[in-house]
Amino acid sequence: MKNILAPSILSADFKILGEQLKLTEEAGAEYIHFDVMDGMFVPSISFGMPVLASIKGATTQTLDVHLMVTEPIRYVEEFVKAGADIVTVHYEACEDLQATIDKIHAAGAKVGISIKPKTPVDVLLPYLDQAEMFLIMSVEPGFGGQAFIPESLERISELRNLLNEKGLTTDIEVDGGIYHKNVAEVLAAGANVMVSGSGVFKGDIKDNTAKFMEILNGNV
Ligand SMILES: O=C(CO)[C@@H](O)[C@H](O)COP(=O)(O)O
Ligand SMILES: [Fe+2]
Repeated sequence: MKNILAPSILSADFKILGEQLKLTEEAGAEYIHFDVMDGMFVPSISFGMPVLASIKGATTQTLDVHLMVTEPIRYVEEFVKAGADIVTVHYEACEDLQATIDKIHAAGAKVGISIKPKTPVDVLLPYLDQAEMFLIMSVEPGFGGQAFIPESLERISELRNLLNEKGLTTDIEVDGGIYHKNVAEVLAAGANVMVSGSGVFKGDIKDNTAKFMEILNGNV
């Protein structure tokens, strides 16, 4: 499993988004995390397919699309067409998660399955061998800049153990409140894909990204 940084553009400056993506790419961030909020599954509304399609042309980074959307099955094909490489849906948002997983795979993208902080990890048991990534939310979804919920560390370890028991090396992504100061413990708990919005885009983007990469590459 590779350790990967996924900067969340929710905290980026949209008038110079292309330049900011380049800075993260040059400093080693392999993914771009794209938070879609529908105003129903979460209180906020963010951005959708046209913005994704425009980002697709601006970077070669993997587009990691986090759908905080009720019944995301309705939009899977459109997001893949707009450039999504990974489509992550919420367990809590899908009436038929199996059909949603199948639709993402049929559209040609990788599947991510996410759970909110209060959802028990074992709801994922029936799906362990069906996703390329699991996303443990370490804040309540809906906004950037929130504080990391410490209990998330145990949840990450629990999921990593469940995957290990099945001989699976699936990616575990963690999202919310990740900064230089706590990323090492998130890594040690068993996650390997780190989302960070404020930790990357607030301040010097290139330095912030480079410092994350040093920690993720084990050089600190
Ligand atoms: O999905 C979400 C929030 O719902 C995230 O991707 C945030 O955008 C992460 O932001 P920071 O906590 O790193 O500022
Ligand atoms: Fe996210």
